[in-house]
Amino acid sequence: MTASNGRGKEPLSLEDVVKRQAQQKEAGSKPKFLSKEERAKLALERRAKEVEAIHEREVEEKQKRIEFFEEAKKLAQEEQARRYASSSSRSGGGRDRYRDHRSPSPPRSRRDDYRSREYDRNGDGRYDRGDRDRDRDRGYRGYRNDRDRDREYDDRRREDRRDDRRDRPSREGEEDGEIDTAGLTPEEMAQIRERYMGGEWKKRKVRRVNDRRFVFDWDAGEDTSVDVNPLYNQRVEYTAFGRGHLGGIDPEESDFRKGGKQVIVDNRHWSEKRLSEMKERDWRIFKEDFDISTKGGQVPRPIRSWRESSIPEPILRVIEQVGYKDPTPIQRQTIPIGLQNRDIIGIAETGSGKTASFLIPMLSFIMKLPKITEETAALGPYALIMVPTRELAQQIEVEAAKFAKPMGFRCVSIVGGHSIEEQSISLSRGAEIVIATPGRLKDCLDRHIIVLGQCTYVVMDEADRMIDMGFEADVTFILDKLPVSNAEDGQHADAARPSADQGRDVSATARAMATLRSLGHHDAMDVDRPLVKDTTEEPVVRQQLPEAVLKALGGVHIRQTTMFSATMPTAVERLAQKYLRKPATVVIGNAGKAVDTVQQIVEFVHDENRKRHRLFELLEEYEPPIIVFFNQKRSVDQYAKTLAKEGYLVAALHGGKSQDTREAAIDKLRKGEAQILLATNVAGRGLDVPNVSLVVNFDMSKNIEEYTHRIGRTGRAGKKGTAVTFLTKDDSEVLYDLKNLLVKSPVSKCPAELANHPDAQVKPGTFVAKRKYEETLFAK
Ligand SMILES: Nc1ncnc2c1ncn2[C@@H]1O[C@H](COP(=O)(O)OP(=O)(O)OP(=O)(O)O)[C@@H](O)[C@H]1O
Repeated sequence: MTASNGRGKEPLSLEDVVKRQAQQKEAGSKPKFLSKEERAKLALERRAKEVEAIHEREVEEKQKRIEFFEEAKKLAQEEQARRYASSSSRSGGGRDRYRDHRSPSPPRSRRDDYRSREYDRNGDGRYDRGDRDRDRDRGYRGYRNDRDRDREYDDRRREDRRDDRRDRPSREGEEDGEIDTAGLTPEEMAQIRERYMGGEWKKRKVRRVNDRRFVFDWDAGEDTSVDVNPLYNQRVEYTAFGRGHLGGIDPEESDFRKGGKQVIVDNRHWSEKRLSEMKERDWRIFKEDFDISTKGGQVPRPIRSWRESSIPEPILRVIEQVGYKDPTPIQRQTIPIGLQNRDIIGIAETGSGKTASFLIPMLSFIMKLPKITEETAALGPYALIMVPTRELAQQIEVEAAKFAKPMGFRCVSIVGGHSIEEQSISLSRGAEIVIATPGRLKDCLDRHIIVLGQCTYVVMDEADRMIDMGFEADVTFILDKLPVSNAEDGQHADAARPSADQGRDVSATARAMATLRSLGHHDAMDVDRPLVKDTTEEPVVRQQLPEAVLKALGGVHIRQTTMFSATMPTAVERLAQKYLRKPATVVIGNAGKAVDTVQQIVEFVHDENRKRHRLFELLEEYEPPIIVFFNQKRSVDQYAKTLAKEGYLVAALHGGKSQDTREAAIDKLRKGEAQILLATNVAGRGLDVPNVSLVVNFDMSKNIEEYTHRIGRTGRAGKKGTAVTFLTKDDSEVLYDLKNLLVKSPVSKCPAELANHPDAQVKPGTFVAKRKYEETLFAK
């Protein structure tokens, strides 16, 4: 207890202390939100500290380096001194002696001294024979002694040199214990070696009989064919024998012209050529440039520009009005196929303009049919677009109306959540195009609010979702209600089908029958023949296509079905085939690939609190609009409240909300009245809100297809976007596919934690055989 100024501070009661601690703890646990400026300031301060630390580290390292070199220098000097001292003590002044020996004169001069001394000893300057013999003996001995000395001198010199070499740091390539080359260069040594020991033999390369490598050694001089074989004497530039006048070479396609001369090759890029100048090669390059691949045979050429296509003029005018300058890759290839009234499977990344890909050929098809009048309105629409969600249906209605309205066509959407009566009234006014969710459409068909008596054109947007098990039964039911099937023999078997509703007092069917009768199809509902089997075991009852429509279609009595999606799992594609007839499949890029304009970030966040904290950080970092996906409706509601409390403008969207609230939520986001949309998978597919900067997967989706669609709500129509996904231990099922998606994305990084995660190594459900050494063997 302390009282600093004598006045004695009142000590806190235990309750106060506990209360204060609780308050501090609560304040600490609450995420603290910083403004952008504050965060920038903090980041700058952090960076300044980092730079300072780096600088200090550098100075310290430099100082250490200097000290190290000084010490090394000192040690080297000491070592040199020690060596010098030891060598001089060992040889007893050997170096001096060496210096004596190096003088050229000593041995000879000493010999001469000695001789002159002997000579003088005789006194008369003579040098007698006996003396000479003695001298010779002595001299010989002396000479021998001198030679010994010389040898000794050489030995010592060699030894010194060896010492020197030992002291010297060894040069590159100079090995310890190398033979003394007495100052010879390696070349000289090699010559000596060759002289006395023979040259080096190069190993001959032996070619084995079964050596598969092709030997390219070819000497032109070895070619004897010219002289020997007369055939080779008359060589021609271009030899192409076979059937046809140029052996199967199309003179138009090849640059080879009559006369056998090669003409200039046209190397211009396809964009510099006119349509009529485009050759097979140019089309190939064109398709490669737009990443277009097709299968299904007899696929028409893609379109280079709107104006060059065979799209009818009124539609071209609308395209201009809408502001689409150039077709997108999926539009380039699927529109010409659609214009040929052929079935299509179109797969292209999210936000790539698939809606217009099916709308344009559809409108061109409708244009050929008689205008829907009050009379024919009761027979239902000409075309049907099926989509998995209400919001998407409404969005497509708006998009379709943009094109259809200027052409005088009507679009009506039939979705749950709105009164059936209202929709019935809209339909009774007549609509060429109906956009519907399968559930509500089935309901309407069941209740005879709508008939599909003249509908021969069907689009399934988000096709994989449409034909997965949740929707398949409804879709099949609806397709069976059409007057045509996709069967080859449909046009015979379907002809004059009676309606199953015959005699039933139901409004739409009754109206349709009355209409058909008034149009001259008196027996349309009275024939009862074996029916075409489509997809169910039960016989399918189809009503007859009105004469005028059939005539406009040139007597073709087959359903045209097109399917579009960004994803198409193989199993679903196989299932899809039963709805289609000889479809052309168009894939842009790789099927199921996430869009390249979206940077994907994944973070392993196991703790819910940490997730929440991270979400707040991200919401501060990115500009609205932002979409946050949850797997539970409950979480959407809970976070909508939390974020609203923090002052964010939020909108919530999930299947448990009323249709009005759902529509209002999207509307708010589009208009900027909401900054953040919190949603379940309901908003995952097709939703086109411009400029979404960030998608957060607060919960990872349960399959990779949904993930691809969710993140495709950003980075649309060529714009850039970011998707952040929180991963937990519950997401092991999708880790493998997620890793592959990230690895393929040029703008995303796969974190090591995901790349090395055991669940990301093999596809779930794959049987991994144990390696031999991992097996446990039990002795009997
Ligand atoms: N040729 C074009 N030129 C410019 N913008 C286009 C073109 N075609 C479509 N768009 C625009 O691109 C956006 C995305 O188009 P759309 O909704 O059709 O994509 P999508 O491929 O159906 O996406 P998702 O797979 O998510 O459903 C829309 O805003 C649309 O208006």
